[in-house]
This record gives sequence, structure tokens and C-alpha cells, in this order.
Amino acid sequence: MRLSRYFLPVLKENPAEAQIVSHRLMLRAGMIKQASAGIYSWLPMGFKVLRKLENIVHEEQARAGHMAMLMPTIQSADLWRESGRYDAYGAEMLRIKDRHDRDMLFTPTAEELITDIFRAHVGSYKDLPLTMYQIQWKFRDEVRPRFGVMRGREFFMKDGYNFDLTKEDALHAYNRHLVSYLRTYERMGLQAIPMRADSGPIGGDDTHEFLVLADTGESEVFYDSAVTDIRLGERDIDYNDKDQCRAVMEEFTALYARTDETHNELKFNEIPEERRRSARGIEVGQIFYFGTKYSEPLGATVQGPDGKPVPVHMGSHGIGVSRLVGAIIEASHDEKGIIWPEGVTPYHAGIVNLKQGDAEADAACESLYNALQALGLEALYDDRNERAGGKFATMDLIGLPWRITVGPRGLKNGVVELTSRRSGESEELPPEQAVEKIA
Ligand SMILES: Nc1ncnc2c1ncn2[C@@H]1O[C@H](COS(=O)(=O)NC(=O)[C@@H](N)CS)[C@@H](O)[C@H]1O
Repeated sequence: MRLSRYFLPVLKENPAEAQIVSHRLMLRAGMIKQASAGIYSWLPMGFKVLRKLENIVHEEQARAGHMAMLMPTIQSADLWRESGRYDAYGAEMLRIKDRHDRDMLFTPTAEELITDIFRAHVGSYKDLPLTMYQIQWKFRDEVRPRFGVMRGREFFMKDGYNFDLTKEDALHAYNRHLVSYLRTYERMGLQAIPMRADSGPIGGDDTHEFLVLADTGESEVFYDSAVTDIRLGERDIDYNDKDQCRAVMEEFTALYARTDETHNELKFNEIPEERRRSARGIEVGQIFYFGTKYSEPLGATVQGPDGKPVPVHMGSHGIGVSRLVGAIIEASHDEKGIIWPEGVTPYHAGIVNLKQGDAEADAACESLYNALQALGLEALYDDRNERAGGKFATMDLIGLPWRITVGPRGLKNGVVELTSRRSGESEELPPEQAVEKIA
């Protein structure tokens, strides 16, 4: 992409309404623009990151054997009356009347709708286990939307739902989701710690939230510092193996790690004092087991092995895809701007031309651009007639992992300058070697 033709409305100043760094940087880097309270337009740069995250979530859900599908954002109130959540959900639900004066709503979550689909078409235990998920926009009329996309009113969520014959099978689905979440977040360059949480309006008894430690996090958390040393890494897990998934679950949840809703001082004080931590965290996902909470009122049963109808055991599992854009920035930035992890960066390298219009410099930039593209790497080429300082400041702000600086003087010596955004280190080397280093 050439910056001279891109839509990237970079802001020079910090917008007054932004209270946390990710909100400030997403506005300043021209990634989002507020349409109304808690509701954002995703501009090209922001949308590109959002799509990268969405793709990682799809890949890791597919790896776990979960099926992608898509449900509507606008739902009828009827199903929510059947489950008893229409009134219980409260003011957060955006209630809509259609032209025939029918009660509709903008989906805050989709347990009822997915259960309705299931009950209409699945009748035998032989059709289980079944896990379907969607990545779809949600609406929750937060009383105080704030922190940009972190606590929006319209937000992008992966919500997955498992249907199983027994509690044991459903708890395997729970553990399988935990493994898929750990891998998902690690691929995004994040450490998201599973912590015992409260199930709230979704319900059920077993639930863990996944929290990224950050001073600006809205959640208050208490944990054993040893929990921050555990990684899933490249372990090859058989997602269909109950014991393997349970072993990962136990490894990642054996140590004390809880949100304030489930915090237990007595248990916490059993941890050696030097390992006790209290901090703030950003909730980037949550998994639930809630048994027959929805299958019973909605009559979602299957014929069991003995021929008798059995209400299925369910769970639901969410990832805050749009919230993750902000969470990654909170976890990876400096005073100059964003520092995108390689796995989610909108472009792999920025190309800065120090002398636009100089035939040799222009040609060198074009060939770098094409060489990167040939390797499947995307570059953002700053071909504007702007002074070097301004180009460097923009590249630092938007946070691409690499910057290649091309100028007539360097080219005379057959070199360009390659700079790592994370380390800030630069080195001069021939263009081909710069491309190899980025690949
Ligand atoms: N107002 C919001 N703005 C941005 N992200 C949000 C908001 N509310 C929730 N999320 C994200 O969505 C994730 C899942 O939301 S949830 O309420 O915990 N879970 C559910 O709705 C379940 N039905 C999962 S299928 C949260 O972990 C959080 O990362």
C-alpha cells in the first residue's frame, strides 16, 4: 500500500476524550473514529488489524474442531421470553420494534438462538458432540462506554456454543476451549491468564475469564506470580483427547488466579507472601459451562442411548475480538506509539523514501516493495513528499515491526537502513539482505 493513496487520518495531538493509551493511539494512528458513544467506525488500518485477529480466531477454532457459522445481529424477543432472559437482561439490551410493532433486539449474545437452531435439527445422541461458533457484532447498551473499543456498546465477539450428552463431555469441551484460547492469545503476542470468575448474566457454575495484565485493566485480579511463567508454546495437543485437554486445564488453573468476584483471602494467604500479586487485568475472553440452563427451558433434548430424551449439556465461550485490538496495544507500545507483534501487524514493514522524486531512491523503494510482496509480506510505502522526521514519526506511531529507510547517500554505498520498531536498533545492509531479515 502507498501512503500517498491510503486513508490514514493520523492525528498530531492526543484527543482529550481518550483516557488510556490504547484509545489515544488508535485515534491518533487513524485506526478508528467514534460514530457515537461506544460505537466506532473501523478505518482501513484498524480494520486490517481486526481482520488479522479474526483470522487467527477462525484458525484456532478450526484446529479445535469447532464449526464456523453466522447468526443474525437482530433477533426476535420471543426466544428470549422462552428462556426467561428477555426481562432479566435489563437495560443493557437494545430493544427494537419493527414496522409490524414486533419486539426485536440487537443480540448481546446468542445462547437462545443457537439452542433454537440445535433443537430444530438435532435429535439423537449420535449427532453429538457438536460445537458451533460465530464471529459477529454484539450490542450491549453499557451505561458508561469508555476506553475506546475496550468497553464499547457495539463490539465484535467470537461466541461459541458446545452441545454434549453428558456433563463430562461438556467439561471436555470447556477444557478444549481453554487450550484453543491459550494458543489464540499466544499467537497474538499476549499472555492471557485463565482466572476463576463469576458467571453473571450468562449463568452456570464453571467459568474462567482470560485476563491480560495491564494497569488500565477494568478487572481487579489476585494471583500467584508463578502463574505468569506458564506457556502453552508449540505443544502438540490432541483436542479430542480428554486427558490431554484436562491436563492443560489443570496445569493452567492449579495456581491461585482469581478475579475480585471470586477472590478468597484465606486461600490467597496460603500462597508464599513473595508470590502474592494483586493487579488489574483486561478480560479478553471467557468460557462457561452451564449444563442444561438453556436446553431445559428451550426443550433442546436428544434421544439418549436408552431411547429416553435427554436435555443436552452446554457451554458458551467468548473472545472479545475488537477489545483485543486495544488490549494488544496496552500490552505493546512505547512513548512514540504502537509496537505491533509480528502475528497481528497490519503491514510487515514500512518503507520510507528520504527523497521522493529521486529516480534511484524511487526505483529502490519500488523494488523493495515488490520483493517483500513476492514473499507474501505486506509493506506500507511512505511515498509522500514529506520531510524525513514526519515520516519517521508516522512509522513509529503506527507501529509496524520493521522500517526500511531508503536515501540517495545510502544507495551510493549499496545499502539501505533497517530499523526494528521494538528494539529501536538500526543497521545498514544491502536491500536484498534487509528483505531476508524481515521474511
Ligand atoms: N462492552 C464490551 N466491549 C468490548 N468487548 C466486550 C464487551 N463486553 C464483553 N466483551 C468481550 O466479549 C467477551 C465475551 O463476553 S462474555 O459476556 O464474557 N461472554 C458471552 O457473551 C458468552 N455468550 C460467550 S459465547 C468478553 O470476555 C470480552 O472480551
